[in-house]
Amino acid sequence: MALLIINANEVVTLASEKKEPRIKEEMAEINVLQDVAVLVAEGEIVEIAPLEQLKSDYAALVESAEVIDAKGQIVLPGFVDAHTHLVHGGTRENEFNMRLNGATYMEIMNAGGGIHYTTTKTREASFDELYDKTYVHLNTFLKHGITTVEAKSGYGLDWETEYKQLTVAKRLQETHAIDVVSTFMGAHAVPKEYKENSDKFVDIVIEEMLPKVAELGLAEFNDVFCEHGVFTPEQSRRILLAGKALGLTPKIHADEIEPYEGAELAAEVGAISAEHLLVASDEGIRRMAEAGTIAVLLPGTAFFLRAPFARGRLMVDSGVPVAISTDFNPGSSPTISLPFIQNLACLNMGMTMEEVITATTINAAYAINRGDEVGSLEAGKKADIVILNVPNYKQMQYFYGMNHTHTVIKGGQVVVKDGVLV
Ligand SMILES: N=CN[C@@H](CCC(=O)O)C(=O)O
Ligand SMILES: [Fe+3]
Ligand SMILES: [Zn+2]
Repeated sequence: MALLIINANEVVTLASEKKEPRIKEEMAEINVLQDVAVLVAEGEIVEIAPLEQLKSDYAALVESAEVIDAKGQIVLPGFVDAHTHLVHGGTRENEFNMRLNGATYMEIMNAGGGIHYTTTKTREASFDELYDKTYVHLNTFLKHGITTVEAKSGYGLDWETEYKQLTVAKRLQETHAIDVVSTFMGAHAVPKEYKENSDKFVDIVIEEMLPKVAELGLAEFNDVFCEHGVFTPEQSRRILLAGKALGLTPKIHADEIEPYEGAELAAEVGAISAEHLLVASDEGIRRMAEAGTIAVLLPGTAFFLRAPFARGRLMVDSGVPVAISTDFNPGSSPTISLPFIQNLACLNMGMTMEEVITATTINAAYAINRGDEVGSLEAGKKADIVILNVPNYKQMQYFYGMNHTHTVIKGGQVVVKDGVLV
């Protein structure tokens, strides 16, 4: 079935000659069109052009198309969330209250809570329990205009549970409208069993888990939490290079809580992205720009942990391609509201409205190797489209803390209408 979106106030296409992540002033070039319609067929974007032109160039298709009237609204590419810890058991509201009473995130984790608590809950949950819970979360992502989501494992820290998380994500990729892109993160924490011998656990990740992930095709990326008291840069390097040799593209949780030369390591190992970067060094930022490493910034985490925000402005100005994501997880960022995360990026990382749109569409798509398929509205790309109930893109940020999503089209199918799942 063909679709025809007419009467939109603005169509923000993000189209460009450049088939790479956008940097510097390119990040502000979002390409806002007026007086155009969007024609979709067979799951793809056919053309974006004035309605009269579409009528003459594609008469039969336009004739047969279901018409979506976007009067007073704006049209954008479906948003891409490039960093989530999607599949997990339990919730951690008690730890949030502990933090409000003065405990820090790392204190809670070192005392056996934090990631360890979620690991216990994830180990205890059955495949079906995790699947059902995550399915509901994916519905919420869709209702916030997100059409592609990355999902990290890392709450198993043993093969059985990592496998369970990855296969839940795989099954959801098959059954849920959203596209789910998997990252293996066996090295998310040193499990309690290996507290005194983290190198042994690193060996297990490298020798036992990574080869199985690669062999079974359970993930495209391999991530590690490089942080003081978690995995050292040396351990992280070993894990990332071992994955790379097996065809898993490196990603890294870098410089989140204390500086640890994580950004530098990302550039060195040819990671597709370094994520968090709250306290990344000037030198690390310079090397990421040189290597073309994408910065996946997660302002919700800084907000929720009451930590300093990543230096997004400096990164953009330095030529680092910047993406922005939710980091949805039960500990440091329990939100699915990418719209609110966009607001935070504008208000606390010095990024402009236009840069933030680029960071949550095309650059986020590139951060998970989907830049050729989604992230912009261009003929031949997948018809992942969101229609927002605002008359211009600036109001997305101005009316903050709100979800403006009205219609979501995923692969040419309307999946959300009037804010409600169809
Ligand atoms: N920093 C490590 N991992 C997550 C938090 C995980 C958790 O607290 O459960 C993050 O990206 O912030
Ligand atoms: Fe899917
Ligand atoms: Zn994370």
